[in-house]
Amino acid sequence: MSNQQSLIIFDTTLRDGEQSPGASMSVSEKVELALLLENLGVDVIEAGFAVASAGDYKAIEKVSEVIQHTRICSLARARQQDIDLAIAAVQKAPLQRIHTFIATSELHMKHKLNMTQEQVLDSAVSAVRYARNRVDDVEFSAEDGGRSDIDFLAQLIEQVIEAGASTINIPDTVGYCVPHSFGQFIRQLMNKVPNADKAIFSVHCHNDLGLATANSLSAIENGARQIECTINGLGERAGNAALEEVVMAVNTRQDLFPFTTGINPTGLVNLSQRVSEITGFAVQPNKSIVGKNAFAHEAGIHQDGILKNRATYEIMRAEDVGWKGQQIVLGKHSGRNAFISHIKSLGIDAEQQQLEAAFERFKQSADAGQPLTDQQIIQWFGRTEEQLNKTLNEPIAADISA
Ligand SMILES: CC(=O)SCCNC(=O)CCNC(=O)[C@H](O)C(C)(C)COP(=O)(O)OP(=O)(O)OC[C@H]1O[C@@H](n2cnc3c(N)ncnc32)[C@H](O)[C@@H]1OP(=O)(O)O
Ligand SMILES: CC(C)C(=O)C(=O)O
Repeated sequence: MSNQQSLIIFDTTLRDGEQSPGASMSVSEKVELALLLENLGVDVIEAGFAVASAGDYKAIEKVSEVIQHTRICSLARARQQDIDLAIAAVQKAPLQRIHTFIATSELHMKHKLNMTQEQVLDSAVSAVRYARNRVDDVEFSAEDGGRSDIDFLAQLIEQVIEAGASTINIPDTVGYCVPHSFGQFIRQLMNKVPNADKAIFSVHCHNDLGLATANSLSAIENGARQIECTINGLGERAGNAALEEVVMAVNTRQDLFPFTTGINPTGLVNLSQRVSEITGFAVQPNKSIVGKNAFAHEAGIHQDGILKNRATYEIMRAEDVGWKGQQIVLGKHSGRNAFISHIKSLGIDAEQQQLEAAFERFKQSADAGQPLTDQQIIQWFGRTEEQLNKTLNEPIAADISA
């Protein structure tokens, strides 16, 4: 766990993801997703918050029975009753973690918890010690950490590490932080905690300003070695850092983030689609990595570049994240090269003049907003589907995977 060259991917789709209004999952759905997450290679699955409901408890228990190689975690407030339930729920998991938390910002301590700094510090330390006396792996989160006083936070963290926490998570609970200063905050905090080297520092970023992934990456640059995230960025309010974004940013920019993760990215699209089907939360077409347009090209200049060399407009390979291949979609922005290449891919060998005429006709239809099918196009050339022996797409989209 303490290999500084690897990043720990902590998935909380089943806990924070489920806190998204309307995203509740049944026990069997959680088990199915947990199996997919294990297969994907995440290091920790936060399966739920045991005290939340009988159903959540049952789901954590069931996930703990089924998952053999991934650490299973339950959230717990800094209260013995929560921790006892969390421990009972993960009891059957071969690898267990208890994740206890309490808020550390002035705002939350004063107006939500009605507690002083001293009381919060005592609760945090007692909770960690209580949990650590019962399980080997305890994570502590300082809720609203990103808006907490850094000196108080450092003092508290020093003591919770002393009490046995081996992971210290600093959440940007309300998505208020911005990348540069959040990264600096993590670095300064680690420098202020004398026993920081005894724990893995982690972040859990929310997306209220659309910065959850950027903040997570900035934290990695500044010492964080665990990232808490969810599939599709599902989560409370605007969601959490999206697992697929964090992992692919690290994989794609190894020059900046020279770390490994255990994730097999070819499982990302399938998992994203299952999460979407189960929760009913559609994935927006332009969502990075897993949106249906993430590897689709309609613009002629881009299509021309892609056909000549994929690297011109693609920083990752669609196949590497689980798509069949990238798509050239023919539409009003397409150019001759993509159109003609598509005609040729259908098996049509025509004179240049005929191709030009077909291109003009295609462009007019596309401009008029009349979607064309391959069937129509092959008719222009006097061919039938049977003659070409091809399965034709509708609307026109060419899968040009290698
Ligand atoms: C930032 C996060 O995502 S934190 C996780 C948030 N997730 C959830 O809240 C989902 C699950 N929650 C629930 O099912 C319920 O809120 C429960 C079971 C946890 C608690 O339910 P209730 O006992 O009815 O309390 P309620 O939710 O109304 O209030 C929360 C209580 O916990 C206290 N509390 C909040 N956080 C903590 C903490 N980390 N440690 C100790 N106490 C805490 C609050 O001060 C409040 O105490 P009070 O009742 O003495 O005023
Ligand atoms: C409990 C913590 C990790 C959390 O979900 C948050 O602060 O957003």
